[in-house]
Amino acid sequence: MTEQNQSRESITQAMDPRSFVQPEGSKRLNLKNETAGIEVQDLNLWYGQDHALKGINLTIPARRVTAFIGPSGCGKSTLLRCMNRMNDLIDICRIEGKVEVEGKDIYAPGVDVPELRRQVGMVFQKPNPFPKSIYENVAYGLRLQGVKSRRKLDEVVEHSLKRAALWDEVKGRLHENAFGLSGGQQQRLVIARAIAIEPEVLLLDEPASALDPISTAKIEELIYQLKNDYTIVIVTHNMQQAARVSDFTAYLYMGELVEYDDTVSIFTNPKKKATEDYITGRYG
Ligand SMILES: Nc1ncnc2c1ncn2[C@@H]1O[C@H](COP(=O)(O)OP(=O)(O)OP(=O)(O)O)[C@@H](O)[C@H]1O
Repeated sequence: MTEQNQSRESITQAMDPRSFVQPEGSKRLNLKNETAGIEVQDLNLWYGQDHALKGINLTIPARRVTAFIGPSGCGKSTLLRCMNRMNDLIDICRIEGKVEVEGKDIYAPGVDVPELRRQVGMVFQKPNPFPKSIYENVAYGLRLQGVKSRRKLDEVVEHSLKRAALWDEVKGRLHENAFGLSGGQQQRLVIARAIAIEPEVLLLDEPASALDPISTAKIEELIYQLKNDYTIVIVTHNMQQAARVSDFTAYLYMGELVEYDDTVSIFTNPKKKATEDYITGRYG
């Protein structure tokens, strides 16, 4: 074996997707037994002439973690943004098809979009706290809803920071500016802010890709803790992460949904060769 082949062999071994799935994640779930949280039907999306999502159909189970994986530009973030109508903000974007959240068509006329975004919270790659104190970041949504009771605000701020596994690190500095927190703490603060207004769904668009390994591990642990209470959809480039945190995985390629199944099946026994090539690093 040449040196080059040897190193290729060891890369393939290192990328063996079966090694990605952790024992606690290896309980196989069946999509057919799940309650639907989000239903996507015949979804097509165009940016101008560019057909970015092509006939997508999938059911995202409630109170599970679903990961979207696939090469850059395949439409993962676009599909995620369809679930709380963030694409409405893009002028050249046109959508056909149906997306239902908890049984309600979110593109039907008359839908209250701010209320939809309360119900379907979103966390981005780069933490985006407001230039306010830690406390006010978390209380923000409640204040918008008109909550004035200090006791209620205190209660929700503490509860949300605890749920986001940040309370112990910030309880002594709640009134300091959120920008003084580390990137990983800021990302957990943003998650606490989303949780404070009691969403049903959390959309996470590469939430850990700008973070160091320790902060990443904390976010992954947090996702694991939150999944009993929220329907979580995560876009990630990191396949080990998808395998570690998700119950179901969708592989997208060039705007199409290639394969969607429970995460153990996708990483250990994908049905399509294209999926296998991607997860084993042979794609491209
Ligand atoms: N605001 C936009 N205007 C025009 N085209 C866009 C816009 N956002 C995305 N696109 C295009 O739509 C396609 C899908 O992009 P999208 O960002 O959803 O892919 P992705 O899989 O999330 O990529 P990445 O992993 O690189 O973030 C790409 O061709 C991209 O260039």
